[in-house]
Amino acid sequence: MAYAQLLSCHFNCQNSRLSNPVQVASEVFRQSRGSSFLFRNSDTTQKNQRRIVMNMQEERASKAVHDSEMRIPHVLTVAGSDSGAGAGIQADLKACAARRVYCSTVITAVTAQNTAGVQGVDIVPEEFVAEQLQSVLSDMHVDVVKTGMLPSPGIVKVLCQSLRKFQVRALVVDPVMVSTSGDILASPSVLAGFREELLPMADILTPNIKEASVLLGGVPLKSVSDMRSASKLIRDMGPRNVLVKGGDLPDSLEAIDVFFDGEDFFEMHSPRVNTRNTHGTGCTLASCIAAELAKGSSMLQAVKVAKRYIETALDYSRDIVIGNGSQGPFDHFLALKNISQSSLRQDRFNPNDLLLYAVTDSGMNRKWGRSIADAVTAAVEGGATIVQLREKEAETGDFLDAAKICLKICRSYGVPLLINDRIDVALACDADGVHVGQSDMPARVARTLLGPEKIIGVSCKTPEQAQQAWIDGADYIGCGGVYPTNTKENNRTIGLDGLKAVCLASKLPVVAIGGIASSNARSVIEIGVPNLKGVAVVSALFDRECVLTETRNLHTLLCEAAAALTK
Ligand SMILES: Nc1ncnc2c1ncn2[C@@H]1O[C@H](COP(=O)(O)OP(=O)(O)O)[C@@H](O)[C@H]1O
Ligand SMILES: Cc1ncc(COP(=O)(O)O)c(N)n1
Ligand SMILES: [Mg+2]
Repeated sequence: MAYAQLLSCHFNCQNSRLSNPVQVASEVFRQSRGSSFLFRNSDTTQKNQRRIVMNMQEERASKAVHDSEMRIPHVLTVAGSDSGAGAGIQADLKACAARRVYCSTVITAVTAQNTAGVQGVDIVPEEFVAEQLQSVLSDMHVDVVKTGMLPSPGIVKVLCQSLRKFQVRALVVDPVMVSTSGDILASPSVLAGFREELLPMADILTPNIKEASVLLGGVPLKSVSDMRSASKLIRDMGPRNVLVKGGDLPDSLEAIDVFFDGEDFFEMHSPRVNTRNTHGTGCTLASCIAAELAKGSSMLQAVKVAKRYIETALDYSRDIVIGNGSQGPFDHFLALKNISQSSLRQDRFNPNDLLLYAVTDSGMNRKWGRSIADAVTAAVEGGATIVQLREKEAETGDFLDAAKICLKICRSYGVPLLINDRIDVALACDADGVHVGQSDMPARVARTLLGPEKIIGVSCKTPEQAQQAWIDGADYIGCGGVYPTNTKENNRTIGLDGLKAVCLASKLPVVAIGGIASSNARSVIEIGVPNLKGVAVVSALFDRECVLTETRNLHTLLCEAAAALTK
């Protein structure tokens, strides 16, 4: 079995939630064995030969699994050193470490720099930049390259040569030209190299307003609408995606960045944090995007996580004092101050987890005489891929106790647990996230309270609400009631058409809810919109005699319906 096949079957195992390495290895063996059945020999020698081949395959499979299990995501930053350690290489190292990604470094310049500005720049000779690139790329498996200060045309050239020689998964280019303090970090002569060689290789380019203006020959950018036009024009220079950063947009109460992927524009809004500590935000944002890409995120998701990380870090560090100048650094390791088990998980949210979304109901548990622990255990054992704890009547203390018990159960199965509505309960037990309705705590506020790592879902009935959910930083949408239901009073039914309209209005993954059971789940999945990822159910699992059997049956049905769509 080819190495690529082994990796792909390892990937399939990961997708199918076999998170335990032993399970993964045995699944790889099972799949790799499949290919050895091609031998149709009967005599003993041939049987022995087959055994030897199978042993070799198992050894190779085991090594492939071991290597890919042990390899951690890796970003190489090609940038300048900042002696004050707020920006440049130092910011990149801190950002990657905070995002739990390995970071190697190729240094292009050494700057004498502090919170007052840049006092000196010493450019590393291009031959030595080339030597550093060769050392790292010839030895280490780099997933993503991120570039910052590229101070001379010769350095741009040797970088492009290395990128052609050693292919990586993605290239993030932060076209550093002027520091926040106004000091020049790259001579205008690098622009030709950018345009001709580097930008066409970039998966994303992240200019700030001044840099976007320089790239466009000096056109001033004064508004979000100017940023949109600029992102489109800059994309024509070759990068697959463009993020024009609006940290320095004058007179704005928000920090707005504009993302353009060649088809759609996305405005990334966050409140402008009132702080002097913004030195290094650009470098950190680009490194964080690179780190998320290295972990396997899509570009849009990587940008959203990075933006949220900056916002949270700036807010956390707004009052820290380092240096006497006007531009202070911020604290990248905010997460370590509140380290939690869930923030150490490799993937905070996988949209495929929405496939079979079990929502608990205390009334139904009472009716059938089962504890919340029994109900949740049966659901996850039966194949529920995510669980939401919904306790509308419970006292806070009881809710928290139930949440802690359910969290333990869900963690042991590797299934995320969300809390309905109660951000305080989610924080207190360190659940994986929350689900909020339109009249609950707004998603934007929930995000500020929960930080960038937690999962946030929002109930939406209309395309407008779906768009708002995305702007507010939600991770998924719960859309319904698709069919009439007894679980929720006065809940307008939107039907399959309403569901489709919401799905089409958003890039967020969607889970359908409301009156869904084995009898109609297939018709829901069959609307065939790519971002409809699954169904959420209450009565169909919990208002039944055997939760385990019902969950198993519905899980099988959903897997079949989803597989039929991809054929
Ligand atoms: N005061 C602030 N509050 C919130 N976000 C900010 C603030 N300043 C910058 N940002 C964000 O930091 C990132 C870097 O932006 P910017 O400062 O424009 O780039 P650069 O550091 O390259 O000049 C962007 O996502 C921007 O929106
Ligand atoms: C070595 C180096 N690289 C990049 C920047 C830009 O960072 P910022 O725009 O936040 O000042 C910098 N000041 N120094
Ligand atoms: Mg800045």
